[in-house]
Amino acid sequence: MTSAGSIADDTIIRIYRNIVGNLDLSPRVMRFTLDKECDDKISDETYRELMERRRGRAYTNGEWKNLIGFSSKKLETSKNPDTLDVTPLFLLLTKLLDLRYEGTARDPAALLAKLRTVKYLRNTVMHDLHNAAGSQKFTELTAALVELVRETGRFYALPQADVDAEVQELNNEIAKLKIMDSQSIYYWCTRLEFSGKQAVRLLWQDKFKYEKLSLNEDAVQRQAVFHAIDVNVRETSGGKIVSYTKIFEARENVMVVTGVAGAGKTTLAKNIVLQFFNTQQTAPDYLRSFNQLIFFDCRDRTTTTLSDVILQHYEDQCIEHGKENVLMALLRLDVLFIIDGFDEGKESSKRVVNEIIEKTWRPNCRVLITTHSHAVKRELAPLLRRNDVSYAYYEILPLTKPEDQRAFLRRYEEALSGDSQTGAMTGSFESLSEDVRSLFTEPINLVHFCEMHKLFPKEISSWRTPRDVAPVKLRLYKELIQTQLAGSFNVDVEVLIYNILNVVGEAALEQLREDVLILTEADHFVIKEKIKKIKKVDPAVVLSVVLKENKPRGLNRSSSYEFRHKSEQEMFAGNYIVQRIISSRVGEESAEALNSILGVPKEGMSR
Ligand SMILES: Nc1ncnc2c1ncn2[C@@H]1O[C@H](COP(=O)(O)OP(=O)(O)OP(=O)(O)O)[C@@H](O)[C@H]1O
Repeated sequence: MTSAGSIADDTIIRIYRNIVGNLDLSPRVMRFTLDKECDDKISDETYRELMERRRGRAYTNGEWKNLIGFSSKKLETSKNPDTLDVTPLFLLLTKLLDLRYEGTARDPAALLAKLRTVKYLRNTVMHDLHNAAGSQKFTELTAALVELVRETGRFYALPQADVDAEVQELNNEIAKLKIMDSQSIYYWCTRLEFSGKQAVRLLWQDKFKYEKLSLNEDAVQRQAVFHAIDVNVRETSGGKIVSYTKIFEARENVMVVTGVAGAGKTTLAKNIVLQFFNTQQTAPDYLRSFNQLIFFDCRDRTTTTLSDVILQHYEDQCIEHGKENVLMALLRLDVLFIIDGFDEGKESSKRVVNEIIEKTWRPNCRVLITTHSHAVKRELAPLLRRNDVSYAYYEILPLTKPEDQRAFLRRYEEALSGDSQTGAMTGSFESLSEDVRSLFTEPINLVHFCEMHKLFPKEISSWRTPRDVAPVKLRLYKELIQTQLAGSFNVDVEVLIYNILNVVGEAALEQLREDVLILTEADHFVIKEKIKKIKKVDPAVVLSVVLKENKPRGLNRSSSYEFRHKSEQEMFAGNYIVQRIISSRVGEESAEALNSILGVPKEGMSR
């Protein structure tokens, strides 16, 4: 009888053979072919220069990137094939064969077919553990490699003895694979391929599975409410609009996704993680080419090096093989790094991002970064430029189409009410005027709508203009502030919120009077100090609820702040005026009170 241990051992050795076969033997044989093809290569010439010489003219950088894709940087700097893996080798050989033999009597079709089989086998094995754990693919691979050597011999008319010697050497290497070398990088790759994905799934799946709404204890299944967003492809293609899944079709290894606060950057990142690790279904097509996924949240202040990130993801493997070895192995597999909230990171997380960018130069590694757009020019683009990395740039689009807003709300409604779903929330939204609906184009606002509907459904039906939204929103803000401050004080909450809203409202009114929408860092500081005086309340928490921060583009420039929407600024100001009037003495004095509240001269007031 076979023990459980030996089943695992058998699987491990099959994976090991497939890994060594595809990551070591295939590149070796392809380098043998490349060596014959590059008989005219000058030793200190790069492969790009060689191709340009054969072509008779240089490529523009755009042409080069389009032609070579992910491997473009590698092939424009490499002068020998030692560090080239199957993907860049395949690309290089196909392009070289095209350039040299197109329109000649020598037809490289048979050679190209053998190369294609080797590349296909690499991807089949490296992208799917099921194939890697089987023995069939290794048998197919060894046969394909022998055929590639023999076809190389035929195409370049090599002496039979040279070809036989090459086949013999290959067979010797294959024979060695009956025993695993536990000190080899391929062994660590094998362990990662075998159990890495499962370890990372356990780390993230439960953490990301549910999304908690901001106001109450309601939680919804993140994947059930996910709205498949569209993104605008910036710069590279002049504003084409595509589904988020197309982000991965970029020719660059690094993809940057931007969006305003609440546009859904983090939600997108977390949904990609969940889709990758979904046990119910195989990964969607756009993620099939990845074997491992690493998620790094820049707000995480405790993880300060890439080694820490690796340890967090693969604790057991790191204990067994050492962090550095696990990282080295990981970078050989087809890995997707997701870096979330770049703009919200501090120095330590920027260092981690830098390390990731430095180490992911191989074409098999890709990096997706989410950030507010203001951080791109100021910090991210310089960081990528220093590492000589180009990137594709996407921007999450607001949900302006009624059918998108409807579909978005319907998912939340279903998730929140389960079987008792009545369509009331979606219906209530649809009955609003276009003007009012136009306040809800960011996902965060649509989620606020759900919360308002849940708490104050009747008020919503009375909304006629965007201004009517304010009072209900004000109540929502009160609840939000209360939730954010929960537990941090031991006083009358009503009074506390009343005081906070008065400080915020006074500032809102002052800015409106001056016809100013943007608060400077100094204005922000003044409000902060006033809130601080109210009680032991964290003013940053309060202000993060009512204001949005615009981080500056230039270096050494301070942030500015604004209310999330002008109608909300008016709402806070209006509330302040009303509260002052209510609290002032009625009768003769009230007009004076009003003019002093509004900060205008008495003579400027008309009854
Ligand atoms: N695509 C989406 N599908 C469903 N809900 C979404 C989507 N995008 C965002 N949301 C909702 O909007 C809320 C805010 O989104 P998220 O935190 O992802 O925005 P963000 O762009 O990362 O914001 P910030 O820049 O402020 O961190 C989420 O908690 C979620 O409730």
